[in-house]
Amino acid sequence: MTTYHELDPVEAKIAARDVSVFYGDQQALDRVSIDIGTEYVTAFIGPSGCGKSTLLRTFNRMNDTIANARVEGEVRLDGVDIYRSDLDVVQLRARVGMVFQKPNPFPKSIYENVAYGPRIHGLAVNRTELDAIVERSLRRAGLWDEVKDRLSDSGTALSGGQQQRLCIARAIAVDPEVILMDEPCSALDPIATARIEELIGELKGRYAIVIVTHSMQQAARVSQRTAFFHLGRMVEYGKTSDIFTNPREERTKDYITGRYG
Ligand SMILES: Nc1ncnc2c1ncn2[C@@H]1O[C@H](COP(=O)(O)OP(=O)(O)OP(=O)(O)O)[C@@H](O)[C@H]1O
Repeated sequence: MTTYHELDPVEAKIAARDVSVFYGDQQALDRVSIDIGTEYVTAFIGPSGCGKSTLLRTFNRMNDTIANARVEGEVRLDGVDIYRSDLDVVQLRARVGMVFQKPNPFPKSIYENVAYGPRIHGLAVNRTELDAIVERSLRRAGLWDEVKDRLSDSGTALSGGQQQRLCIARAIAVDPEVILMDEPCSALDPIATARIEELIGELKGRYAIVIVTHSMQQAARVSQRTAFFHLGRMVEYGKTSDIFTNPREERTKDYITGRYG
């Protein structure tokens, strides 16, 4: 059975159709179809192992980096099949950036962490332009005021929450259209988490944002669309308020009322 739920008519930034993912013989995702719009933050929720991160990784071909992973179906970005053999994956990952569970700044200066991407993608013609991109990205990530006087310090010397905002600045610096966040707050304390959630609110609308989270409270706070997954299937997808207050499916209801997960 294909679970495909029409959204309100929105322009799909990412359109996934009948996406299945296998790790060797094991099927992790079963024919998932979903539209991701830029207007919303979309949350993926569901019990551990249901395939949330696997689906997220199909959106910028991070599955390519996993030796035994195989993707079936179709993922389109602005209508273009991202699994086309002639597609530039480096370019794709600049357009569809990713922020991971554990902050992973490069062991380089704060400045270099942000400047690296724009430099390799040729987004700045001189140092002045590069400086401007670094400043703008750090400002958008809500980190500029905290680091502007120590841009040459190592990115790894920052607090966990600051490191995660640095990783968001790094993603933003290459001018992405989509930002994928895989449990971005799971290694952070409540104050750093609140700061990231606030930031997600500020970035909403400028970028299509998809967040995988184990926290239903977080999904309810930051997202306008929620998809609930169970055993590799997308069970339900809709407005976050509907999913949490009036789910259509019994399995969604069971999950959000804490019956399993
Ligand atoms: N690199 C991998 N190699 C083999 N199997 C994998 C790999 N990554 C994930 N899987 C399997 O695929 C299934 C889905 O995993 P995935 O990480 O996508 O789920 P998830 O919903 O994000 O889980 P969690 O909430 O625990 O992070 C699981 O059964 C998992 O064991």
